[in-house]
Amino acid sequence: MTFLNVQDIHHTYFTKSNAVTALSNISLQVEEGEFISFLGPSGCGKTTLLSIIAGLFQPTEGRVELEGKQVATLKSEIGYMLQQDYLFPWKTIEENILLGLKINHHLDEEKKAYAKDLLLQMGLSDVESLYPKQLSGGMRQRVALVRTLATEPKLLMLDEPFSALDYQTKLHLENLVSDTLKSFGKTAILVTHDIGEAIAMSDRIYLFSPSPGKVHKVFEVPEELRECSPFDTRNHPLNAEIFQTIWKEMESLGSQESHKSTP
Ligand SMILES: Nc1ncnc2c1ncn2[C@@H]1O[C@H](COP(=O)(O)OP(=O)(O)OP(=O)(O)O)[C@@H](O)[C@H]1O
Repeated sequence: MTFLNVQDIHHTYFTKSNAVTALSNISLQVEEGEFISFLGPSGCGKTTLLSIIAGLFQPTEGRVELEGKQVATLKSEIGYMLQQDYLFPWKTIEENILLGLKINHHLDEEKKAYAKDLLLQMGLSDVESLYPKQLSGGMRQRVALVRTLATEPKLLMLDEPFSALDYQTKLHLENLVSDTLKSFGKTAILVTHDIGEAIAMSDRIYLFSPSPGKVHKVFEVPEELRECSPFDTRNHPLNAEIFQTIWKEMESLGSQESHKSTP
């Protein structure tokens, strides 16, 4: 059985004045332990698809199954890492990382030890009693990931998690997060605008195009790129190939628009 099966998704947002078709005819399959990325320009439906896969709302058409069950019934199996860390400023780092377990009534000594061990694996020692404002942005994002991993989700959603960080911290965290998730055998979906980031972290990249959002092309990332530095992944020929594919698509959409406006 496929771990994650996304079947024939179409989605239209209906507002008072109009209808926007955000996604058309999306099907994809992900096996357990795979890391995939959704890449593409603004407005091509990446976040909409991520939200549908997470079961946050139902698509107009199609279905999403995680291990054969509809995701809408499995929200607690899904973890998030977002652009903002959403740590509670009035809680210590320890209280923050244990919060998800507490809410789910799963907090026991074993889980607590697991969460604290995750902090060490993320290179964060002696921070339990500190408050979020005492940490750097990169450290806070690592704490946010620990909080997510502590609940042991089956599927992780990473929606532009590094876009607010400085360049060096971003490169460091891309490596750390993808190595950690691989070592835990976690299945993850990353939404990003950054081609280098998608290559550095993914097994497979789904390139989206807009109006309506659809999968334009799928790129397999060669295994050897996993061992490369973030600099090498950004200079690999695959980076140029993806960039040129996006560029051609943008040009062709631009020329379609100008034909439409020609009388
Ligand atoms: N709640 C909503 N109501 C109406 N239209 C929406 C809504 N959310 C998104 N859209 C529209 O759906 C389309 C896809 O949006 P979406 O946010 O999924 O794209 P995206 O690729 O994630 O963009 P970005 O990279 O800028 O986050 C866009 O045309 C957007 O304007």
